[in-house]
Amino acid sequence: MAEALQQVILDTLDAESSIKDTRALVIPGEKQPAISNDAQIAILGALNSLSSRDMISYATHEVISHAPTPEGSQIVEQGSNEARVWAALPLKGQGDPVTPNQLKKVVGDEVAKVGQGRAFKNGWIAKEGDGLVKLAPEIKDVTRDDLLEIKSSGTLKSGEKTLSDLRKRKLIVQKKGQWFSVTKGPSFSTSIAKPETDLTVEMLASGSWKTSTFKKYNFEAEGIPTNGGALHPLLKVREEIRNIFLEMGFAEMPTQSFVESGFWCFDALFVPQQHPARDLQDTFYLSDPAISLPPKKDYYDLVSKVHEHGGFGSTGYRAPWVEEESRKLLLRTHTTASSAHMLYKLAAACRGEKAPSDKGEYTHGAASTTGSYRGDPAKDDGFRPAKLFSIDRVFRNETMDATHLAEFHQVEGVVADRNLTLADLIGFMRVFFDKMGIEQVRFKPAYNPYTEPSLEIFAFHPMLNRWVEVGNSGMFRPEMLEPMGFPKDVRVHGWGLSLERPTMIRYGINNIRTLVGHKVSIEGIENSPAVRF
Ligand SMILES: N[C@@H](Cc1ccccc1)C(=O)O
Repeated sequence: MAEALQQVILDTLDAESSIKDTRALVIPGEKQPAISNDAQIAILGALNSLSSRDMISYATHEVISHAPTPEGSQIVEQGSNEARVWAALPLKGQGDPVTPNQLKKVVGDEVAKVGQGRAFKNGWIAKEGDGLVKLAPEIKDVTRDDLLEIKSSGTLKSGEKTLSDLRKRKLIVQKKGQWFSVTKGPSFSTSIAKPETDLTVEMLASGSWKTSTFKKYNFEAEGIPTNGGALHPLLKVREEIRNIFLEMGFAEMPTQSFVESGFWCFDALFVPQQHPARDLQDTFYLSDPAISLPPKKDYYDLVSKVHEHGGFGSTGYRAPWVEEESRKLLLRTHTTASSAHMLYKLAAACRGEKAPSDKGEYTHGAASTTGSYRGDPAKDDGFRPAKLFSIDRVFRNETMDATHLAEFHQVEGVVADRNLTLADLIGFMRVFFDKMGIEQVRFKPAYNPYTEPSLEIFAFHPMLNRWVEVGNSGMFRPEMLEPMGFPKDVRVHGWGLSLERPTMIRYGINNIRTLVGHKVSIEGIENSPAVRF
């Protein structure tokens, strides 16, 4: 077929010296000229093959053509709705009128509904008693005739108005099409000699290579795409942020426990037991098992006491403490739950327990939990400064929309040292965000139950030309740190941001579902460029 088509093109060129419009060609095996898009695509294949051998050259022309929709095609086959209604009725005076219900049974609900209106309007049918009869003994089904003409020619001679009418009725669609004009090329001939693809020993020996034609190299051909794994954009951005933390001397905290207790997610952080964040509407609670093992008693007692009655210079919340609330298992709502675990470990030596060794404690990097004390050894209270970070998943019972999911990733940095100030926190964040390529940041006072003071972080978004919130931060409260055993002069500050927000900004994505979930395009993931901050 492909060769027969090439032959038709060559023969036509030979007879007429050029082909002005390939839509006039008749493809072998067809009766009609090659008007349809599919036919022109087949012709294009033949033209490419011939032009690669310089036998012809061609130019491409674009046209807008029309084709029936599935509904339109049905009308081509069965007639328009109004014609089908008309056909189902007896001629006035020649039989019993058909009731609307009978009509529905014959032609179907949809056809009866749509067709009646038009048939009335055309004056084809009329009411008689409770039923319907046809007035006209003959009709001309214009819609069907028009669709037939469009199907075979791609357009209508009667013009644009009817075309746009049919488009509005969703009976036809517009399609972009192509056709071609063809002229002879430098190697034109009416016989298709199959070009040689290889130079063989035999050709050299017989000398036939001198007269053979060889297939040209196709330098435009693309190689076969290679299959391979690809990192998700979130993982690429995570790696970049991880590198920023590591080069700033932070160690990565282990964060594999998605399930936490109310105690570690909230109580240890001095989040009141009545806080709305702990509500069912905001937090996913586990049903099986629903209750965690108890935390260490001495620490638990200190935490419950500071909540209910105060201590460490605080008046506490003065609200009843409910152990059950503390023991509930839940999906962690923030990675600060992991930070609380790590800070409690960091304070071990201050409590007179054995300090954890750096070995195996961190996923990446090392923190100075076990370094020696640089001051007067007699005053060593066991505290060692630490810079810690984590990037992992958290869960919130959110209504999902274009920018919110029930699970996302948090990036969190925590710094513990003696006598840190708010200026140190701001300084750290400025360096951190600067390394992420966010040069302009602003801070706004905010409220967190576990930090005082707290700051929201805003970054200037040059594309959106406005300030957007990028994170939250603060200095952890003594009500949280002192029950853990930290000396009074130790300050711990932290900041958190989502991983999704910078990733979406970086990749110019404005719907989170493009990035996460079942609507993600694998191809989009594979083709997403690398990120360098
Ligand atoms: N946990 C906070 C972020 C944060 C971390 C550390 C200190 C202060 C705030 C959040 O979920 O938004």
